[in-house]
Amino acid sequence: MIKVGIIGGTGYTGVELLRLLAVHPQVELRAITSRAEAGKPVTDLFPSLRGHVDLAFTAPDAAGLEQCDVVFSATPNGVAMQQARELLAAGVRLIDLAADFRLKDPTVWETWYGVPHACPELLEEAVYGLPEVNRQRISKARLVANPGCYPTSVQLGFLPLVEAGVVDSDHLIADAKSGASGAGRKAEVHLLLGEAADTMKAYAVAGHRHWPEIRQGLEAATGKKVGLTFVPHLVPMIRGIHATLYARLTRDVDLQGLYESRYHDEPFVDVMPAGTHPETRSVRGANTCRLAVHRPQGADTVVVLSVIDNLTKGAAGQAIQNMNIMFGINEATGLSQPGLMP
Ligand SMILES: NC(=O)C1=CN([C@@H]2O[C@H](COP(=O)(O)OP(=O)(O)OC[C@H]3O[C@@H](n4cnc5c(N)ncnc54)[C@H](OP(=O)(O)O)[C@@H]3O)[C@@H](O)[C@H]2O)C=CC1
Ligand SMILES: CC(=O)N[C@@H](CCC(=O)OP(=O)(O)O)C(=O)O
Repeated sequence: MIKVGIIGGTGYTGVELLRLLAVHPQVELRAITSRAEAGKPVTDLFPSLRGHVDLAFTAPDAAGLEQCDVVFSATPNGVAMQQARELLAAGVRLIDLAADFRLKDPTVWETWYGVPHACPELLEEAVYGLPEVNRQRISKARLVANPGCYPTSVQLGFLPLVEAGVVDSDHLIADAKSGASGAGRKAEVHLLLGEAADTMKAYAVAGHRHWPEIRQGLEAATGKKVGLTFVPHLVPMIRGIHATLYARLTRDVDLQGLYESRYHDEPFVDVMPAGTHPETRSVRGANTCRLAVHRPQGADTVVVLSVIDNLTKGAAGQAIQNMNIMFGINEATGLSQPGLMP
């Protein structure tokens, strides 16, 4: 059994990790931390886990995390980098759901996250945890940087096009919509029912911190600079991301064949039939990215539709997929749930 600890067990990605890990056949949950709820049974906060999780929250420094085989850090940006050295030195493997180890350049990190990086020497070693790109490196990693939610949906959507070099990669456009759980469980005015329901708006148009992360991934795939316009929106739903991606074709290509062959062996990327329209509820609670590719009016613009659940393939599910790869077990173990419709 893999001994697992979770730092940040009261947040939305924390409870999603618990939902999935509680029924994972090869996992023993050892510790779940919270500073605010230390001492309280997990099921007091999350009755959905009654009968599945028999632990109480523990303060992070009393949780015995160094006894675990792997720790998931489901904490705000900037927390995991304070603890990474110590955990790795104790022989624990670390999967960070935040952004601390995603960007390779510490100056880019500081520009977008506003604080100097606490352990830049680990950035080189950290493996970006997008299995569809880095599976081999993840299998040997001590430290995995789990991708952001928008970057997962946008990169999986664009990768077949930029890898094949069939689009103008100077002018990629990603128009993405997220449900409110993408912002986490903390109390914020713009997430109140009266502010976020029955309305929709774009935000961070001038620059969102996922922009450098997406560019870094696409540039690694193409080996050259990529031009990207990325516009996120908050929409009145709880879970889900819908990314609509646009690129100009530079060559005629069988788009459906390209996507089907790129993702043929991928357990968690589903290429839908040509001309279809995936919807977020089809992946709700599932570790799946569902894609469809279009070429409207047969013109030279390709439109890719990419949907994920931000908490599952966009965070906790993908983190567990990474854990499965790191520990050499079937990658799909514990992750076979279909989406929850309606
Ligand atoms: N929500 C989403 O869809 C996605 C989130 N992410 C990333 O995953 C991480 C977690 O997100 P999410 O679950 O939404 O966040 P939440 O705000 O919902 O939860 C954060 C958790 O971290 C704990 N925490 C906060 N500060 C500290 C600290 N200094 N030390 C230890 N624990 C701390 C909190 O509990 P307590 O204060 O009691 O300790 C809480 O359990 C974030 O970095 C987020 O950016 C990534 C992809 C998608
Ligand atoms: C709707 C909403 O607010 N979404 C969040 C996504 C945050 C996230 O999950 O990303 P990181 O892991 O990189 O912090 C946002 O735009 O900030």
